[in-house]
Amino acid sequence: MDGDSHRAPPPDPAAYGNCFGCAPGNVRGLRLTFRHDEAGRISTDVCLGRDFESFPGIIHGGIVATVLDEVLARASLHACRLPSMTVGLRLRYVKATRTGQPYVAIAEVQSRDGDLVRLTGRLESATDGLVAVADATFMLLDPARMDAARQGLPEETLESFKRYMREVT
Ligand SMILES: CC(C)(COP(=O)(O)OP(=O)(O)OC[C@H]1O[C@@H](n2cnc3c(N)ncnc32)[C@H](O)[C@@H]1OP(=O)(O)O)[C@@H](O)C(=O)NCCC(=O)NCCSC(=O)Cc1ccccc1
Repeated sequence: MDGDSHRAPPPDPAAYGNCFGCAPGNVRGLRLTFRHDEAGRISTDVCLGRDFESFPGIIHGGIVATVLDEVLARASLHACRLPSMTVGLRLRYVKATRTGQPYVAIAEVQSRDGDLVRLTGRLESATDGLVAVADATFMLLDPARMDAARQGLPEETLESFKRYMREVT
């Protein structure tokens, strides 16, 4: 990944576990960091190199989806103060996302209906304008649902959720 300016490590890196999107210790991950504005929008700067290509010079669509999923997850957490999981994600790839170019991904909550949170996100740059837009549904994980979500998963998952909550809310 190119560009390091937005990668200040969080106070407790362990809180992010090994998350592909945001864990500072995952050297193969995106190591995204986030900021928020007064309106509750969350954004992250991203500039990806050729390891993330599909066609030469073009970022793989799955990676674009990952960047948006990650910023959407953070927007849900920031607004609702509960961890959540993606249960729906729809993308429109408007233009190719290019390697070595700086972009910003921005997400915001549109509505909440019980445990379901609807959000929108976009990826854009000063030179290319809008390159991708996302509509997403996240499900908030109360303790019971968290238990359901981690069925069959290692014990460390719950601990990781707890650390993550402490760190990012
Ligand atoms: C545990 C749960 C989320 C929910 O299971 P349960 O508790 O059994 O709940 P149930 O399925 O019963 O649904 C309840 C109600 O909700 C409804 N409904 C559901 N979906 C939709 C919809 N799309 N649209 C509309 N409605 C929907 C459903 O019909 C039902 O309605 P009903 O009550 O019948 O009227 C399970 O689906 C799961 O594990 N999914 C895998 C998730 C996963 O792996 N995600 C990827 C990893 S996370 C990630 O990467 C992001 C991240 C990054 C970084 C950091 C943090 C996060």
